[in-house]
Amino acid sequence: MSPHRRSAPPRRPAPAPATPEYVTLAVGAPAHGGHCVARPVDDPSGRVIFVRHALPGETVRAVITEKNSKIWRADAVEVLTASPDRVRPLWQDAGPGGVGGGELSHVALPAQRTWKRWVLADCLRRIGGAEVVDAVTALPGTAGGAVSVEPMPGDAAAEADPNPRVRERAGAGTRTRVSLAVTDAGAAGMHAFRSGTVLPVHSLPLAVQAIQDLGLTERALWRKHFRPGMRITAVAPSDGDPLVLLEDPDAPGQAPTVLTAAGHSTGRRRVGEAVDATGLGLGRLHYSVHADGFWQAHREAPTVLVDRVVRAVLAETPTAAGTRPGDEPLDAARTAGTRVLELYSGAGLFTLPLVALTGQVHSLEGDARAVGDARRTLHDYDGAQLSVGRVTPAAVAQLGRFENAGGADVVVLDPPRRGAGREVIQAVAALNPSRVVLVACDPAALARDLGTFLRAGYRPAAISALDMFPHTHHFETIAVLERG
Ligand SMILES: C[S@@+](CC[C@H](N)C(=O)[O-])C[C@H]1O[C@@H](n2cnc3c(N)ncnc32)[C@H](O)[C@@H]1O
Repeated sequence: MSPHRRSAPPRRPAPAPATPEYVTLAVGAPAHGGHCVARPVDDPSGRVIFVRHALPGETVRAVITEKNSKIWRADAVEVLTASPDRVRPLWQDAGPGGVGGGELSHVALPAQRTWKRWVLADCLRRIGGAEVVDAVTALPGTAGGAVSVEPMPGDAAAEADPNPRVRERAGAGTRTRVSLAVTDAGAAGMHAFRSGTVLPVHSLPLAVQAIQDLGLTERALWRKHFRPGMRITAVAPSDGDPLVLLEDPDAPGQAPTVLTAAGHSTGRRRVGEAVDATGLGLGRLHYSVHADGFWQAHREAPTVLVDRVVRAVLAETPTAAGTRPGDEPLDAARTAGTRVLELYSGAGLFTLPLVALTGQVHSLEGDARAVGDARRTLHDYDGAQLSVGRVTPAAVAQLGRFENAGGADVVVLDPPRRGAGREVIQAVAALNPSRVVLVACDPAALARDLGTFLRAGYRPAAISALDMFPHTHHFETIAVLERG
């Protein structure tokens, strides 16, 4: 259950030793990627081993899973001294030797967020450097670049629930998109961590209930549709019934077969998504998106991100915190006329509220189908100029100019995992917008991109981080930058 549906195919790691090799490890700090830095207990100055399924401060017996000249990896298989933050994992399939996508499910949720805060601060320090740490530290409540990672609202409510069974499952049942593969034996499965091997999965606890109820992992109904190597996507839209999409590995490029929850073939290709934008004064927003196209996967993510990003773009005082109790909706009379350039705009999640409040947005997105979806959703808005194409310095320079007006006032970037990169950021800075809003799903890319913005004359004015992918090592950050 990776955060973004179109994740890269698993890399092929160096093979693990043929005979299992065990080590006893003293586990240190978390590192980016879902593991901790550990060293052999009998050789504290010895080689660093990146261990999964462990917690800082623990002593574990681990099996080596990968060895190459640079990196050794291991999975903890026995806990000799347990951390107080260790809990019973809620997803056995993602345990040692299992599938990727649930690598923190042995960690109590508050400690998962501490882990992520630590990783973010570490990335800012190691990759961004002292200049980035100083700039982030200058913001309130972020000493040493330690930005708190906030729970999503529903997960926070579940964590505070008086019922221990609800508390135990906090952060689970939140994914509206799930990507699976079919095993050689014809069952629903997922890739083993860093491997091309598909392992069967027996439950999908991170998925929303509507996807769990499909019974993809256990009902015979689905088996007759599955062929080894097929890719399965389960989608539970906020406006409508779930769908199951099957992609035949032998027919690349062919449209997937789409099935209803009852396993019947359907011609539906798109789903309806609704976003609550009442905090912005916009009521409920409605989108039409391809079922297998990119859409934010945590059930609350579209609403929370729209609220935070749109306020980040248009609030007078820079904020990455979204609508707070007592905040007025945005005043459309003031925001109208703000020129917004939006890069990596997907199916128009932010474009719709931004154009509703400003009247003019230029957007750029590489996926033609997503832009087609955005055009459908935004057909009533003349002020939205939605372009298909790669985000390049030339495209930024061209789209950043507004007819009879000048350059963009605000640029929004929501790039894929690798970040926007130096050349694109320099092209954004050359437009001289007064504000930039950067949404990042990878802390290493965020640190790199923040460094580039600093050198181009922009400083962070607000930052927030959200635990949009509980039980995995992933999280999302929103940074607001201002000129000077
Ligand atoms: C993290 S998603 C964000 C989409 C949208 N903001 C949302 O929240 O739904 C990143 C988007 O960037 C697009 N993308 C990735 N690389 C790109 C590139 N080089 N040029 C243009 N678009 C790209 C992807 O197709 C994807 O829609």
